[in-house]
Amino acid sequence: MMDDRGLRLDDVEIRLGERRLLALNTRIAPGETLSVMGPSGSGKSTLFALIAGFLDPAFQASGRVELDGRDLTGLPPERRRIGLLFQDALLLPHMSVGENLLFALPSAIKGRHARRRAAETMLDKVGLGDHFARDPATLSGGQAARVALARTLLAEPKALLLDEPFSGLDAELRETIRRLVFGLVAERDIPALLVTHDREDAEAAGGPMVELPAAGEP
Ligand SMILES: Nc1ncnc2c1ncn2[C@@H]1O[C@H](COP(=O)(O)OP(=O)(O)OP(=O)(O)O)[C@@H](O)[C@H]1O
Repeated sequence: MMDDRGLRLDDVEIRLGERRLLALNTRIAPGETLSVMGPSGSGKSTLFALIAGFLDPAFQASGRVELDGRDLTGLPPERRRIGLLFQDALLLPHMSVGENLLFALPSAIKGRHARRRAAETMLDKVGLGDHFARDPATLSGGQAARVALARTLLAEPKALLLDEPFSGLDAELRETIRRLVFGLVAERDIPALLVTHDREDAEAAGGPMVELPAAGEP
């Protein structure tokens, strides 16, 4: 039997009153990144919200979103096992880097030492092995992006949604962080969806690409 792993968007359509915002029918295989490109207002963030489970009730959605064969419709965001990464690292400022990670660690991992080890191992993976005690306010943009990635992956998501996660970074750093993110998507063998304005980001993702029409176009 063909395995049903991956993220499936089955005749997904999002409308805003009379206007059809977007329609998608696709499957993202494990380890693959689908890039969704489109101008501002074309519905990228809305698609993201639909998949993650926080679509604004102003929109009407139809179709089916499935992750590893599980229908996500009706599941609250915290039960969808979807990891999110944004342009802003959104680290909690009153905690150390390590505490930010511990906060995201599943409660199934028990014991202070085991939890600390899990967080340190993940920090190591993103190249920040010795930064557990750092104050997030002192991190560079690239370091903050690495911590955000570590925090997202610690929750062991079964799919990743990437909302312009590279756009605040300068060219060289952008390249490094892209390589890190797409490398880990492949290593974890989970599907990812990247929404971006940037063709180079989409090309770096190495997967299929979808372009959304500008808002108001048919
Ligand atoms: N809560 C809302 N109620 C009504 N319309 C909305 C709401 N949120 C967004 N919209 C409209 O829906 C459309 C899609 O918005 P969305 O934010 O998904 O676009 P986007 O492609 O992510 O844009 P950007 O790249 O600027 O973030 C836009 O025309 C926007 O004005």
